[in-house]
Amino acid sequence: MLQIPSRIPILFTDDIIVMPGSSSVIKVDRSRDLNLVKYVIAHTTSLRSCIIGTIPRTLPMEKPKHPIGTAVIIMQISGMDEPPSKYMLLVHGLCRISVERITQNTPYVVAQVTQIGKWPFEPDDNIPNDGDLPLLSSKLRQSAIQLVNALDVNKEVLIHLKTLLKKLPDHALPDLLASMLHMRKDKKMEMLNCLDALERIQRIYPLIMERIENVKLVKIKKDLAGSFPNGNKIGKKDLQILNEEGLIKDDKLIMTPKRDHDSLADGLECLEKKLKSVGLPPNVSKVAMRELQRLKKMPSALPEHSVLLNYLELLTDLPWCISTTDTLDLQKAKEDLDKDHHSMEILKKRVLEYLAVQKLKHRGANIGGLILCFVGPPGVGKTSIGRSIAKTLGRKFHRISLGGVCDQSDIRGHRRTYIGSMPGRIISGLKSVGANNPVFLLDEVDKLGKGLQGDPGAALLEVLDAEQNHSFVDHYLNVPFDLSNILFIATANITSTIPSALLDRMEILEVPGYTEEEKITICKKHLWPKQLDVHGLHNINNGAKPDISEEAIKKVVKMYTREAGVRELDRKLASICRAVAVQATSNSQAPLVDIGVDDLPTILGPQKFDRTDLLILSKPGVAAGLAWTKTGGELMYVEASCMDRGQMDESSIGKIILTGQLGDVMKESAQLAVSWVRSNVKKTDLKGPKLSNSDIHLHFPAGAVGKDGPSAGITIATALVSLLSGKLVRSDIAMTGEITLQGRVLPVGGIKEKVLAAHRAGINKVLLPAQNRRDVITELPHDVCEAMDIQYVGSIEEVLENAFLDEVRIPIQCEALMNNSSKL
Ligand SMILES: Nc1ncnc2c1ncn2[C@@H]1O[C@H](COP(=O)(O)OP(=O)(O)OP(=O)(O)O)[C@@H](O)[C@H]1O
Repeated sequence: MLQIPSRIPILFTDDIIVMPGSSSVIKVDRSRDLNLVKYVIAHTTSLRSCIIGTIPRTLPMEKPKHPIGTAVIIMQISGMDEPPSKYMLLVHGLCRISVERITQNTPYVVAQVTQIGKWPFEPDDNIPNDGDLPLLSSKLRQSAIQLVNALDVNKEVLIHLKTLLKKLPDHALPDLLASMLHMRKDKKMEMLNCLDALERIQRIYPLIMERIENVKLVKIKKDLAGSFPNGNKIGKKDLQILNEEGLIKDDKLIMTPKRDHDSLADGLECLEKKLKSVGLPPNVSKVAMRELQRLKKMPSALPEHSVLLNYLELLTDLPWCISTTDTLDLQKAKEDLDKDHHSMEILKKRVLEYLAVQKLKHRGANIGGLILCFVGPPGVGKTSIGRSIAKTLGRKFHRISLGGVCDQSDIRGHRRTYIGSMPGRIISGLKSVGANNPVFLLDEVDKLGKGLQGDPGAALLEVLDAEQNHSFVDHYLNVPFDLSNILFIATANITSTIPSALLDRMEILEVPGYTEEEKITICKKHLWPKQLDVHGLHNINNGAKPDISEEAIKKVVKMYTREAGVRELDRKLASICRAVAVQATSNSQAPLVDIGVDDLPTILGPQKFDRTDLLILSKPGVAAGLAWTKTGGELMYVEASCMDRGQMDESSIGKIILTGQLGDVMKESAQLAVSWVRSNVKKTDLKGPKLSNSDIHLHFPAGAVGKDGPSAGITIATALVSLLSGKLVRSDIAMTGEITLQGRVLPVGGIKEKVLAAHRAGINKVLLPAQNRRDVITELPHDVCEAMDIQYVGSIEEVLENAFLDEVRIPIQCEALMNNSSKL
C-alpha cells in the first residue's frame, strides 16, 4: 500500500501539471528547485525511492489555502551542473496531495502534506461500486478505446494504450486521459483540483467525445481535401458543404488537433528540408530519414515524439560540414600571442610549430590530431593562452570544465531511450560553436572523477585518440561524428592524477610559475590595463588614467601575494582599482591618479607576507626543504626529534614516527634517510642523543596538507644529523634531492618551481642534485640564477658540508664509498 510521507520536498511547476498515474518531464532551472535537485534528489541512493510533491504555480491572487498537487517519484534525471544550471526530471505521478503548511522555505521548499486517494493501480475502497460511477466509467472507457482506435498510431503503441485503458481502475481512468489529451492549463488544473471521482469522469467525458468528433472531422477533411480548390485549406464554401453534411456543430469547427496538426506538419516539412541541406554524411542521412518517417507517424501527444523531434533538430544543428578557415600567417600569429601573454616561450613556440605544419598540411602533408596538455600551477595563464591560441588561429573556442565530472555520460551523452536524455559535452559544444574545427579546452583534466556511472576518463580516451576520434559515437547521437579536426588543449595542475592512458595520448607542455620580474612585467603590460578597462578607469577626470608605480607593483608582488601564478596579484590590482573608482566618484576627495607604495596599506591593509618571516633556525633538528605542490613550489621545514623508547617496547631498534600527512613514497624516503643515518653515523663522537636507544619522530608542517614524493630525502637526513650533532643548520639555505641507501643524491622534478619558491621566500642559497644542473640552465630565468647561490651536490656528504655553519664532523663508516658516490 502506498503511503506518502507527511513531510516532503516540493517542486513548483510552471507549464507542467503532473496527473496521478502519468509520466511527465519537468524542467528545473530556478534556484530553489535546483537546490532541491542538488541536496535531495542527487543524494538519494535509488532515484525511485525519492518522493517529492509537484504543485502547479498559480497567480498570487488565486492562491488557494491548501493547494492540491501530486506526489511523484523520480524516474530519471539529466542535466548540467555548470552555470546556467538546468536539469530535466522524468517523474511519475503517484497520487494527489493537499499542502497543509510550508515548513521550510530555504534552500528548497518542504511542506507538510496530506495524501488524497491511492496509487492509480491500487483498488480504492472509498469509491462506490454501484450507482452512476461504474456506469459512466465503463462508457468513458469505451469511448477512450474508440478514440485510441481512431488515432493514427503504430500497432505496438495501439496495443499498449488499449491494454492500459482496460486495466486501469475506474477512479484512475479520468486522470490518465487528462494527461493524454491536449488541455488548457486551467482546465487541467481543474481536473487536478477535483477530488470527487464521479465529477472527474463527468468533466473528462465530454472532452473525449469532442476529441473523437475532431479526429473524425480531420479524417473527413483529409478525404475531402482533394476536392476543394484550396487544397488543404477549407474556405467558407467548403464549410457550408461540411455543414450540409452534418459535420459541423453550431457553425463552429472546433479543431484543436487541426491547428496542432497543421503546424506540426509544416514544422516537419521544414525539418526535412533542413536535414537534406545540412550536408549529413550518407550513413547519417539514412538514419535521419528513417527517424523522420517514424516521427511523422507518431502522435504528437506521445512523450517519445518530442524526444525524436529534439534528436532530429540536433542533427540539423550540428556543424557536419561547416568549418572556419585557419589564419596561417606565422608572423601575425607570433605578434598576436606576444600581445596577449608575456613570457610562456615554450608554449608559443609549440603553437607556431603547429601552425607551420598546418600550413604544409594544406599543401598535402598530413598530421594526426594534436592534443596539447598545459600543466602548471593555478593562475599561470593556461586557460587564457588556450583562448588566445583559438583567436590567433581564427578558430572558435569552447571550454569544457572537467573538474569533478564522474559520469561517463557527461562526455558521451545519455542513450536516447529515455525522455530528458541529452548529448554529451563534446557534441553539445560542437552545436554551440557551430563549426567542426574549434579549439576545445578540456580544463582541469587532472580532476576527472570516477563514479558508479562509468569512467569519464575512458570516454575521453575515445575522444582524444587520433585513431578513433574521426568516428566518435555519442550515445545520444548514435551516429558517428568526425572530431579529428578539433584542436584539443587540456590543462592540469599535476600529471600524477591524469589517467595514464590519457596522459599517453597528450603532449605535455609545462607552464611553470613566474619570477618576480616576470610578474611585474605581466602586471604592467597586461593585468593593470585590463583592470582599468574592467573598472571603467581609462578616462577619469579629463582623460587622466590612473597609474601604479613599479615600486608599488613590486611591493604587492612581494608583500601581499605569495603564489606561482598571478591570480592573487590580479585580485589585488582589482581591489586597488575599486578604491580608485570610489575616490574618483566621490565629490569630497581628489581622484587618486598615481598609486605609490604609501597608498597600499590604506587600500590593501597590512602586508600579508614579510621577507623576514623565514624561520631563524635556533634549535638543532630542523632543516629547510623545497617541495613541489600543485600550486607551485613551497618552502617546507622538516623537524626531527628523538625520545627514549617506551618501557613496553621490546624491539632492539627504536621506532620511526612520521607525521604531516605523508604519502607512501615520502614515508619510504624518510625511512631511507633514517637508515642511512643509522648505518653511517655509528661510532659517533656526536653530542646529541644516541639513535639506537631512541624513537625518532619526524614531522612535516603543515600537518593538514598532504605531501608525497622522494625529494625531501636529503632534508630529512640533514635534520637528523643536526639533531644528533646538536649543530644548527644554516637558516639561509634550502635543499631538495632524493637520497639512496648509499648516500647518493638523485635528481628530482619541479626544479624551477622550487628555486623560485626559495627566491620568493628570501632564501639565497639552495642545494640541488648535480644531475639537475641541466634543468637550471634551461628553465631558470637569468636574473634568478644571478641572484641565487646554487650548489650542486652528488652525495649526502656534500650536502652536510654545505648545510651547517660550522663543519660537522661525522664519522662516516664507509668513507670510501661516500667519496666515490658522486662519480657513480
Ligand atoms: N603570461 C601572462 N601574460 C598575461 N596575462 C597572464 C599571463 N599569465 C596569466 N595571466 C592572466 O592571469 C589570469 C589567470 O590565468 P588563467 O585563468 O588562464 O590561469 P590558469 O593557469 O588556467 O589557472 P587554473 O589552473 O586555476 O585554471 C588571467 O587573467 C590571465 O590573463
